[in-house]
Amino acid sequence: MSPDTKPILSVHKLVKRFGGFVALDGLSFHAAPGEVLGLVGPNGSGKTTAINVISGLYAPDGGEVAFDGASIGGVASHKLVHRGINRTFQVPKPFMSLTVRENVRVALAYGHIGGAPPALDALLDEYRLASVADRPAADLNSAQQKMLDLVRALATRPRLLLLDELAAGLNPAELDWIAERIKQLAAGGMSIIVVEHLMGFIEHITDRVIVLNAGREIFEGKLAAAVKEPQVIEVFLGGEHAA
Ligand SMILES: Nc1ncnc2c1ncn2[C@@H]1O[C@H](COP(=O)(O)OP(=O)(O)OP(=O)(O)O)[C@@H](O)[C@H]1O
Repeated sequence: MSPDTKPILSVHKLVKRFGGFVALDGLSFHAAPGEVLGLVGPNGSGKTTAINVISGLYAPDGGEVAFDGASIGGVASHKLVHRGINRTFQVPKPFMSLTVRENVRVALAYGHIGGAPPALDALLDEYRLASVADRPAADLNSAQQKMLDLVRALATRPRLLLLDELAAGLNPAELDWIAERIKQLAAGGMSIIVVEHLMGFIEHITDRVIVLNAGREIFEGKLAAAVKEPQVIEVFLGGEHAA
């Protein structure tokens, strides 16, 4: 982020507990408009929990989340959608009995207040769902369900988009294609946070990564630099590769 770019999202000393277990233990980071930021780390390091707190699914137990200069910690998801934050899920949850088109129509009606809504057919076309537009969501394969989940989020016109393992299960050609789409969205000014295990994909699309371990950031910077950090190697690759 250049010094004159104000972050659209600031996370400061965020804490989330589940009973006695501390899933986020003072996590801090920021994201700028137009930036693709990767959240990476081993299983259970708190990546999805961070997305769940930022998107309003969980209230934080401590710390601050600020979006566009306003504190949003504990604000419900549906209100955050209106303010311009939306997300996808590891396991998409469309309205299964509604058609693809109907699912997107609901999201269009529900979206961020302000700005012209995107054209439904153009969105379906762009994300390769036009041929299944009138089929129930339940009929879609897993890659198509992921695209519907993404389109549903995009239909609400987010300024901050949180992608939770969108790439998992996509084939190499689909990965290249969706990587280009994500980069184009960011080039249009959207801030995008990507949780992903596929490091090639992360390297290709992100400007920066935050590496998490046990609910804390242990590295912030380029992925190429992260993979040379002994602490990152230790936690991320299981220790046996550490110098
Ligand atoms: N609702 C919940 N109730 C209890 N524990 C939870 C809950 N959600 C997450 N956790 C725990 O918090 C920790 C962090 O989970 P989280 O899903 O955020 O990790 P992650 O980094 O996204 O992992 P993965 O890469 O496997 O998706 C894990 O130990 C998980 O079991």
